[in-house]
Amino acid sequence: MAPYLMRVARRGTTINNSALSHSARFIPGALPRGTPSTRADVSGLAPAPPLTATTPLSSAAARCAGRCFSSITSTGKRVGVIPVAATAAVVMGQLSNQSQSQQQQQVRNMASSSTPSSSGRRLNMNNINPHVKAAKYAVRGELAVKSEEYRAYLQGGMTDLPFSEVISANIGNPQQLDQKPITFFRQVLSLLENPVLLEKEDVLIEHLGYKKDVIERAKKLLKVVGSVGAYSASNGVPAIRQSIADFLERRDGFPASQSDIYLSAGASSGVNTLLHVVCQDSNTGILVPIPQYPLYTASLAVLDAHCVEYHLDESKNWGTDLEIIKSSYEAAKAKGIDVRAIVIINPGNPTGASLSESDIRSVIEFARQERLVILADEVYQTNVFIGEFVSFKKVLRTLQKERPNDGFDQVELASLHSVSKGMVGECGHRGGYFELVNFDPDVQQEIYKFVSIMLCAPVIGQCLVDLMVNPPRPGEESYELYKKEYNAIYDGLKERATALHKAFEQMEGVECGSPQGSMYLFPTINLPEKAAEAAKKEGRTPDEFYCLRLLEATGVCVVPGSGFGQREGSLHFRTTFLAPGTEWVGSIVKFHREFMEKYR
Ligand SMILES: Cc1ncc(COP(=O)(O)O)c(C=O)c1O
Repeated sequence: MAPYLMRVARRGTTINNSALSHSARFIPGALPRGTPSTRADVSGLAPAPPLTATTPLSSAAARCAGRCFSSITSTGKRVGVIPVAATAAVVMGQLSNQSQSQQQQQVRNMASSSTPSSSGRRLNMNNINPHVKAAKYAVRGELAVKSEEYRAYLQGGMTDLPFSEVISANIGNPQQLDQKPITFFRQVLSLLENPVLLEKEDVLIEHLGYKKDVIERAKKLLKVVGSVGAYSASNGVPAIRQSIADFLERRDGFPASQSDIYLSAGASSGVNTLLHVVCQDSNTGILVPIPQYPLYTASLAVLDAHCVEYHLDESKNWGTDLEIIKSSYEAAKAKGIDVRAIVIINPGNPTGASLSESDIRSVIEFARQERLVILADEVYQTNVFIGEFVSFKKVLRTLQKERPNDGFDQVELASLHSVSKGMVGECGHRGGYFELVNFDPDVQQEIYKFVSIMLCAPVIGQCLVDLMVNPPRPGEESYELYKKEYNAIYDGLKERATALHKAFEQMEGVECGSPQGSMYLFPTINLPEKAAEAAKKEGRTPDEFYCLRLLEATGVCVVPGSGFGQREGSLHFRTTFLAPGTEWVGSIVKFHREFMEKYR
């Protein structure tokens, strides 16, 4: 089918024809006969040997050697098997040494041939969309699956593991760990969910400690939302978009328009929307920082577009180096890739690094010269310990003002924010938004259409966005408590980051820059040669091997650096610093010492 191309005058953005037509561009084929049907096959890993219904996990774990995909109930019984193929995609994702373009080619080859299915079901691993199979998402990969099994096993009362608790340091999920929801937010949400409570204001105030401003805020939101159980406008409740625009204006000192704001189900759905529209076909390339949050590589894999990697500079505490970006860009261009956007994660995940204003200026200048759309992922904008957060919008508008005739008004910027991170930490509520700056109105119409296909972002999440951008102000009744809770969360995160960093500093072969922001540390680990050999025997990368042994020994779940991308020859892991207490940090230190001794 010939692609329908819609060239947008002046800005040079060509948008995805499938997003325009509502039809899927890609028709999946099937694997050629003899092609390994699961990533486990490719990697040479066999499925876990069958366990008996009562096999305890400790012995199972030894037998499975980290490849245990069984489901274990709260009573510690194995009840089924998570299909190897499903988890194996993740396994292989972490193991593969192929470049992304080699993998993409392999997937295209798989897609272009077809083999009839021999199974009774219409769908099997050989005929579903191969781009979905190609996507990797280590943050919720094999180690996370295994850690959940351990958790269920412990909850079932079993005591034969070397740890009594699982610490999920693999994902920035604040309330799964210790972070308490901010009272003001939850009180307002409770009234939105159950407006009948507003008929008993005296009970709310006298018995439940609700303040009057909570009640007022709930009433105000209900007035504009109607019911949180109803769909809203596709791009979000207009009054909430106005609230966000006001916040952006206060934050950046430049006007913002509610018509350029799109509420989303977390930032992830915003990224999904934007990438769908930006990616025209499989020749599209998007510059993505490495290491990165794997949402970007995974989404580009699903869209069958090129991820053009640019490395962050670890020697400069993971700084963004324009020369490196330029050389990646030129190399991709030389291969004929249509590079049309650059992703910046600021502050970074997994690195925590914030871009300085001058770095942001350089990136915008480069985007102007090369006509690149900027996708600024700013979900960690309040998680900053070193330096300060400066938004791309503010710098872009400043450049437009300083140099009005230099074409900055043609630089397209989409910036994203979310209720998931920061001191809000309400990732389960799936609230977020993106703002479009300097986009062609026709393209914006298509973006509107795209979001409308999913109807709207969760309305309760939209309300939470409103509360995040418009929290209690000084003088309002809820302000003191809000500020106290907010500061306690911020200080707690900083303290934990510092304590963890201090522990890393004591560990042999571990190097880690000072905590800068976001929710993670991303230390380098220099492992002995023998550990690398042992990893190879298991068909694993050394960082994956290390993280797996750490989980098995301590119950602490972290993510191998290979899940985020790392320079060849370097090894890392990512851990959040959200978990409370110091015991788990001590257990990492002890494990590391023993690991180094064992493989020295
Ligand atoms: C950099 C970055 N962007 C986006 C997201 C997705 O956040 P949300 O929960 O808002 O979808 C995350 C989640 O960890 C993230 O780290």
